[in-house]
Amino acid sequence: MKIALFGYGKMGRMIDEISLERGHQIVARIDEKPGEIPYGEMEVAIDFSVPESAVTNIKGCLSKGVPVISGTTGWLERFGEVSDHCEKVKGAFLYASNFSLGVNIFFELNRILASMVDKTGEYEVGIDETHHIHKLDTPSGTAITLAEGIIENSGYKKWALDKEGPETIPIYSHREGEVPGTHVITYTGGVDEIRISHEAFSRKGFALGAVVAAEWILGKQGVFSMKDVLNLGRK
Ligand SMILES: NC(=O)C1=CN([C@@H]2O[C@H](COP(=O)(O)OP(=O)(O)OC[C@H]3O[C@@H](n4cnc5c(N)ncnc54)[C@H](O)[C@@H]3O)[C@@H](O)[C@H]2O)C=CC1
Ligand SMILES: O=C(O)C1=N[C@H](C(=O)O)C[C@H](O)C1
Repeated sequence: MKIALFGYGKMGRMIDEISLERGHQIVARIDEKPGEIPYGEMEVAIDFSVPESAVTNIKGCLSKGVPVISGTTGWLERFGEVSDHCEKVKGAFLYASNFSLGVNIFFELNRILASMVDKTGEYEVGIDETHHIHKLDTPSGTAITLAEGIIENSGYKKWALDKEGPETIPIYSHREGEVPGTHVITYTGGVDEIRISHEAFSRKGFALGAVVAAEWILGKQGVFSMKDVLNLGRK
């Protein structure tokens, strides 16, 4: 598969390595100040860049008929615009706030736990996320997806950075050293506490998931998520 990388930072470099291990070819490594982009040479584009450039990069590829995998976080207020564009040009687009298999299992577990706990009315939820000091966006995209999963399965109505009120999920963001990504969901009650967590040991899981998604999207049309790629349904 001929892959173009948009964003050649920490993730772009890791995806490069894993793509080559899986027998793919990198036909473009596009970073800041892209210049001429060789759309004709690429079969699929993978964007792990910066919030300000993600929409331009994604729409540019879709307009040229190139399917796009996007992992960049911090631009999601424009998700509707991008998916409308994808439908309009009959393209293929997949976004995930987190591509790792473990986090996608964690997303499902979070939804089930939220709906069970909600029935008791005994616990208050909080989300903690810890990442490296270079991260540009707060809170993490993964924490937002987790909060959305709780909102869809409980009486919570929205999320906010820090504590706001009974219908708001507080997200506490921590930036420490080189932490690849840790997410903890805590339900605190009067007599006990329930906690689930996911800790990435490196960026390898994110990168592998993005390459698997790129392999999966070839030949497809539409707007997809990792749920379409991974078969995580319950029996
Ligand atoms: N969905 C997921 O599983 C994951 C998502 N991420 C997200 O991916 C993004 C990138 O993360 P990192 O690689 O750690 O950041 P990074 O800062 O190491 O790399 C970003 C790169 O984008 C480049 N860039 C700037 N303007 C650009 C443009 N116009 N076109 C293309 N590239 C441009 C920068 O020069 C930099 O090299 C972040 O938004 C991060 O939150 C990170 C890890 C996993
Ligand atoms: O910036 C990162 O590093 C990460 N970003 C993603 C996010 O915002 O959730 C995914 C992962 O946690 C690492």
